[in-house]
Amino acid sequence: MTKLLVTYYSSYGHMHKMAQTAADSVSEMDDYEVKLRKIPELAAAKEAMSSQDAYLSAQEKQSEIKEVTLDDLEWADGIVWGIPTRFGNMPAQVKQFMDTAGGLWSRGSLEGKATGIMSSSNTVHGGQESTILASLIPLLHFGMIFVGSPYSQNPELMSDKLHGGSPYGPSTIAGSDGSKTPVEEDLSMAKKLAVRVAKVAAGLKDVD
Ligand SMILES: Cc1cc2nc3c(=O)[nH]c(=O)nc-3n(C[C@H](O)[C@H](O)[C@H](O)COP(=O)(O)O)c2cc1C
Repeated sequence: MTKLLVTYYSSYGHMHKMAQTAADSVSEMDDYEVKLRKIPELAAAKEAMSSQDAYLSAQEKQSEIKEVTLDDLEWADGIVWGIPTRFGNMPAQVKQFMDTAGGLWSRGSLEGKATGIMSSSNTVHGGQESTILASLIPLLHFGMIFVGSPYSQNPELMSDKLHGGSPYGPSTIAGSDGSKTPVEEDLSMAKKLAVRVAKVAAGLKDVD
């Protein structure tokens, strides 16, 4: 049994939708076990956004999803991350969680695990690609093996329609007011990344 963790942070539900779709796609496959986990909210962010209906509604929809722990990272053979853009980089929530993984880093516990990253931003050029690339840096420090979204498996990358996604990984455009939801192309790429990370994880199990 190969174990896949899909973990994400989502203020307004876009990454939640992409992560849920990614997790469901591998849940349907034989010989794979999947966990979907959210990255804990920070108290300051919760307070700052507590008057926003869109935030409160998105948090309510995620209330049944368990928070990720370091044990979940250790449990997994492969990890898919859902990381929305904050000024072209990862949110503090994700950085804070990754920064608690020093013990796993020092023991090499994450080395050799497959990993892929999904993202979202409000605008088309608001930093989806830079967020994925910047988020890869700590994952490489952990010794993880990066899995992207190649052109041959993702014809969406050559489409002229407006949607997210790059060879670095799936993404979605939330819109300047956050009201757009992930489109079919975004969800399709999310599914394929999760399947690819899961399959690479299965093949890498004995690699250091
Ligand atoms: C502090 C902050 C910084 C943000 N920075 C950017 C940005 O640089 N570019 C952009 O397009 N969107 C930016 N956004 C919008 C978020 O990326 C967007 O709300 C998020 O991708 C939606 O995903 P979610 O619904 O899963 O939270 C920012 C949002 C916040 C709260």
